[in-house]
Amino acid sequence: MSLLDPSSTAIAWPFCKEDGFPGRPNESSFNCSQSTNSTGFGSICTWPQRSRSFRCQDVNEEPNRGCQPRMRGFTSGRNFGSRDASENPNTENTPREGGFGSGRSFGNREERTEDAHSRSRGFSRRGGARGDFRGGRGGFGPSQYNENEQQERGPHFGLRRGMLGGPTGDQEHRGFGVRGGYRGGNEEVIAGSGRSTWKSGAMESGDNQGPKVTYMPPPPPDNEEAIFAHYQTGINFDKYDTILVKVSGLDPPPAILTFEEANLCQTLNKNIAKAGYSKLTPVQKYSIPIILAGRDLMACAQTGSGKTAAFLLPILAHMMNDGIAASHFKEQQEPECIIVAPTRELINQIFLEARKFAYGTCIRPVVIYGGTQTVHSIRQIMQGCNILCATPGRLMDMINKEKVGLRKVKYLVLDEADRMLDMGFGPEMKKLVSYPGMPPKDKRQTLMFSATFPEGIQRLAGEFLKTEYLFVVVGQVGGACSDVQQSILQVDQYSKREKLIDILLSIGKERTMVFVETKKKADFIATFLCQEKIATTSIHGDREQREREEALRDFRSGKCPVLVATSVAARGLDIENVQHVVNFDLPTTIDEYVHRIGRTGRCGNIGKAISFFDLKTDSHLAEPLLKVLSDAQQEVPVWLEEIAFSAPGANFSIPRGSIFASVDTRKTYQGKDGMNAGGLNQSYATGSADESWD
Ligand SMILES: Nc1ncnc2c1ncn2[C@@H]1O[C@H](COP(=O)(O)OP(=O)(O)OP(=O)(O)O)[C@@H](O)[C@H]1O
Repeated sequence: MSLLDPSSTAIAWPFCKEDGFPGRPNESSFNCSQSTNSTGFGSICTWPQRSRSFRCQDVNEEPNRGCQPRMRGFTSGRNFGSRDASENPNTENTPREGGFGSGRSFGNREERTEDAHSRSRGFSRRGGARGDFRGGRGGFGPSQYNENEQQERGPHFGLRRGMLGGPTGDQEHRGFGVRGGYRGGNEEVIAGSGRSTWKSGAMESGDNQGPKVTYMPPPPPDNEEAIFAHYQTGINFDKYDTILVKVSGLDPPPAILTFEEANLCQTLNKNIAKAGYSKLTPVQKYSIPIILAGRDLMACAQTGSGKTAAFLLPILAHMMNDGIAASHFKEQQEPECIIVAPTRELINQIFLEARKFAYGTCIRPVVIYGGTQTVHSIRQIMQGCNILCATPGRLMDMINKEKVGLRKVKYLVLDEADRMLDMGFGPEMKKLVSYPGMPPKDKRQTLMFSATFPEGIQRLAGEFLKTEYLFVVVGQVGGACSDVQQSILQVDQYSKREKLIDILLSIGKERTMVFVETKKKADFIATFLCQEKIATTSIHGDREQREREEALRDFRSGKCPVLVATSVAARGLDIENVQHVVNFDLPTTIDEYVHRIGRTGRCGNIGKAISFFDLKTDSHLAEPLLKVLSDAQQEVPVWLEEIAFSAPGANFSIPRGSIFASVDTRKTYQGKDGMNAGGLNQSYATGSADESWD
């Protein structure tokens, strides 16, 4: 549901307090429902009836600071919150960044980012942990609601929970604490690590206490036109040819230059043509033959450069060559390929790509992900499954329920592999590969793709891959796409909203993603923009899955040209015509920055990314930002250089613009870059090296 949808009746104002609290908004001072109607934007901001549910303690345990500005904020349009608060140093942290202050200010690590949430979940106890996690923030008890109650409450219930309930704490909505505990993060449900059995889906499925998830995603359109709908490659698509590619590992097969060289079957070739692909991207040129040769692969290529097809096409080709049998209805399915990705939207996108390329074959891809009815996932699987696209929690749930057997897995793909192997999902992935029935690594092909691959994660990844795996680097590990014009603006937290409005007004109706740090802030900023008459929707982990999907639809269709998002939307999402990314808050890591700005400038198209750099909170990013900017040949502000160079321990030993500052971390290859002894390393440039990114 978009925030501007007239059918939307309740919007979250999670920042006010219960009855009697001095900061509680009164309904006369908060009546944006009327004001928005009068502006023709529908009833977007109706104050919820149960105002006693608002508790600002949940936000930061600093009620006075938490509530004051919020109230002001919602009555004063653009100025809400910020002006008044800025004059009062004591309220510094609260209202400014959208009225609730940043996670930094609150000092609550779990609150700080959704990413952090998911990590916490990853290591937390199952069941209790989910509730506890949320409860830790809001002090919630177990759910009061069952599925029926949930349904009775109708669609707005979900919205209220997503938008108002959840972590902000609603005593009356305590049940959300439990659900939110597993749904509130930016990613899929993950079970606590350290348990020998998988029960991650129990809560989702309603096997245990807690409300069931009832959402059944609508089936995607299945007419040929919809299946093959695609956007045009951009003017810089041919520039891909100039990017240096490096392959390390023993005996890599030579790259291919055209689709024809891949010798794919006719149906696949037809599908490739219908998808509008006429030329390979560099990651495809190198990865396709490697996968076709049966090798394990870790591939790192910049955002939007076609990594999905780079693994899907050769896997499908293998399956076709092997004469794969059509998969029929069975209680337990044994897919030949499992693809995992960290977010629901991303895995759904991968599934749609798989469906496109498998069109007209007997290969049946299936997608399952959290936030949807478990029975729906089971039904999808039972109808037949060759390629299972899944988020980790739902996957493990299905395995645990014996709906998915692993015996026949030949291909295991970790998309956004660095994310899949970090603290959040790493333990789950380890369990997946050691789960009874899963073929050991020498009996399956394991493929990992991402735009970023921190060295520590590379080492971990080695445990999942055969020792002689190949490592393909297109451009630089973790490099930003040079088709994104990056600007860094020094903006303090008090001026961010005003700056954002200026930018959005100057942008007009061009599609823009605005990234913020927390789920609450996403709601707040989205609402703020709606009040400013900018058609906006939001996506984050506290929204119902239905709402998340609707938000994406509204954004894709242009109904809401602005999407406010947390890091849940940072990775992988491929949305046509996203011309701008605004980092309202910079992420904590440079890798996240690279993924976020990669939502624009995809597939040879150009895009712009503007990031607000707050001297107080973002200085630690100065040095890595400087490197990312200069490597992508972007203008570096002098002030940023100064901060970067003055940072304690600043290290600029790596020359700016150097290629392959970080590559294959395997000891065997360290220090031997450029050597080609025994075929250990090969450096390739698909165009002249002089034209490279360097
Ligand atoms: N060879 C090609 N020709 C034309 N379009 C392509 C080609 N390869 C991929 N694309 C399109 O480019 C877009 C980006 O591809 P994809 O989503 O696979 O990028 P990615 O490298 O996985 O990005 P990210 O790192 O953000 O996940 C998609 O719309 C895809 O259909």
